[in-house]
Amino acid sequence: MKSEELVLRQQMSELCASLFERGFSVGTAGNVSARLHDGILMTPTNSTLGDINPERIAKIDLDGNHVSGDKPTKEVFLHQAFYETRPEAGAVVHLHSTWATALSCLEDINPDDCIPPLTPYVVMRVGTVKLVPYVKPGDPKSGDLIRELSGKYSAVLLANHGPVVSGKDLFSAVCAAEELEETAKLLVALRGMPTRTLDAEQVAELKETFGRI
Ligand SMILES: O=C(O)[C@@H](O)C(=O)COP(=O)(O)O
Ligand SMILES: [Zn+2]
Repeated sequence: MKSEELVLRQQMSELCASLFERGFSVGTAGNVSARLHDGILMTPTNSTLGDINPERIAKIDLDGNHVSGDKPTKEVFLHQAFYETRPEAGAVVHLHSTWATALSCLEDINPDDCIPPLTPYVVMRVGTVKLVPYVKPGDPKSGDLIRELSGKYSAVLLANHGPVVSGKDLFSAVCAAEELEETAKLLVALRGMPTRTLDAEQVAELKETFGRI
């Protein structure tokens, strides 16, 4: 096995454990993937992010065949669709983190902008977040729904399910998933209070300074 893959397997195990230990994932909820030059590493289905054995992480090849490790997450289609539509994406993180999942269940959420620009950092790290209609976990239709977005969003909320966040690499995707969760918490805390968001000019300035998410 090439050292690129060994390093990524170890990093995935450590970052998943960190997410679990800090309560971003409980039980066997959530899944994480990272792109290699010859395929994609994915956390195994029904595994706890708190205890991912680097050697048992699933690998699929560029054609989507399972080539090593345990059986991949049932959300393989969801992850693949992010990589297909976002060539810059090096990793994808799906969580059931409490506050983002709470937002995903609200009836009056704006489906085109689930996480308004409350702070600069959420604009810089997450960008605009789209609501993706509900399908059952593991449904291949989740891949179709992501492909329909044509790579426009680095992060989405799966309705009544939870967030999915991509990043240029694994560390960035994990940080963005954490930022989304913390902003979702702020949004719920501020519900019902008159709230000032960043205006269009301020958001444009951030995008110009820090680039496309
Ligand atoms: O919600 C689900 O069932 C999945 O989206 C999930 O989070 C865990 O599934 P596996 O990765 O297949 O364990
Ligand atoms: Zn899930």
